[in-house]
Amino acid sequence: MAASVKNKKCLVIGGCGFLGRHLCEGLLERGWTVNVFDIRSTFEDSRIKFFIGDLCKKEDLLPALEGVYCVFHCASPAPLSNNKALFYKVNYEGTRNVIEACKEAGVKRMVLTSSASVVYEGKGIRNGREEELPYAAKPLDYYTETKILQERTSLEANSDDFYTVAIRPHGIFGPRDLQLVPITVDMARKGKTKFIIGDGKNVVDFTYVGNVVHGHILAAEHIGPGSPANGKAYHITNDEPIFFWTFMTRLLTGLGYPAPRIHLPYSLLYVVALFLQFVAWIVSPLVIFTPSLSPMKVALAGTDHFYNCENAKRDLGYSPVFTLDQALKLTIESYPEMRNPEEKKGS
Ligand SMILES: NC(=O)C1=CN([C@@H]2O[C@H](COP(=O)(O)OP(=O)(O)OC[C@H]3O[C@@H](n4cnc5c(N)ncnc54)[C@H](O)[C@@H]3O)[C@@H](O)[C@H]2O)C=CC1
Ligand SMILES: CC(C)CCC[C@@H](C)[C@H]1CC[C@H]2C3=C(CC[C@]12C)[C@@]1(C)CCC(=O)[C@@H](C)[C@@H]1CC3
Repeated sequence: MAASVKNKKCLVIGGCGFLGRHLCEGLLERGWTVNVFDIRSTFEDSRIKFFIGDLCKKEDLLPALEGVYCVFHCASPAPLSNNKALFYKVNYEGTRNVIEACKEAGVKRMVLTSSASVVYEGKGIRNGREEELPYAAKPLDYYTETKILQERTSLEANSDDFYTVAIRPHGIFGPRDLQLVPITVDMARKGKTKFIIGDGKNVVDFTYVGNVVHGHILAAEHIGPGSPANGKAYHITNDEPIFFWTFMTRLLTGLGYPAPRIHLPYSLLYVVALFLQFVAWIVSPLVIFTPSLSPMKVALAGTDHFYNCENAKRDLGYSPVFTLDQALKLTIESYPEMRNPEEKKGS
């Protein structure tokens, strides 16, 4: 049964990010008192108390944790940045620090934003259930490797004195997204979205940010004494698996760019991505460069990866609030600056 949280205070670690800011807005709407902890400042809101600091430093965290009922930990370095040292420092060591600081401050609940990628290693996943999918034995990138460590550490910390739960979203998109839409538009403006990787029939989940927020808040309201959610991980999706390239086509054409149409062999692209990764590793002592074509991106664009969220429906009372049609419309409308400038000239 969901606990009453009217006027309960929470701390959103990573609250100045894409998901974090939407989470703050959702929590405020639900009557929570919201503190934000982040290493940077990206917005102002008179209803929120902001604490600027590094989650790797306990002395920075402790003042932000005073009187907090629940921590939402959704901080991470940018998933596609490929900075191994930073990923380990923030996602693994930093999360251990968050847990220690929570316990020292007497905080009783933590909702971790994990990732569906923790079980993904480039092989197809179709309607994957949490209890059937082990952590990836060979993660495709450092981000995934450290998200596994982060989730495992967080769930192992669960106890009757400190309830934890992990939310595994997949492919979050929506207004103010910093990755999916901007990267896709950047590729389109460089003429790199003519191509379809593979046969174009791989089925995936994309999750609207409003649904991810809803899942997080339900998780916070449900963990506690005797809850089946304590110490568990939950897939939170839009519950509408879609062909990856249909989603990309709808996003691109919705923003005035042409649809991808030339098929390229998946295995060829994957080998090219592996070669580029090897070259980047060889030259890394001299120069750091991150190839735009990575094995992870190629695998995500060319294989099935969609997940079952029945457990979240059963234990958290989750169901998507926004459909994919509504989500794509809201997202496309929120990015006038991302529209194809050539489209206006042609109209
Ligand atoms: N964007 C996506 O498609 C998905 C994201 N996720 C997870 O959702 C969470 C949020 O992701 P986004 O909002 O997309 O990322 P984001 O980069 O927009 O937000 C992350 C926030 O964490 C903060 N942060 C990073 N290092 C910090 C540190 N040392 N101390 C304090 N704050 C720090 C950043 O300043 C940023 O504001 C992450 O944990 C990510 O792994 C999971 C699945 C999909
Ligand atoms: C036309 C182009 C091939 C489009 C490229 C789109 C990509 C930039 C995105 C498609 C799937 C996205 C994705 C993530 C980042 C952006 C994409 C690769 C994540 C890796 C972000 C972090 C996570 O936790 C994963 C679950 C996401 C998986 C999907």
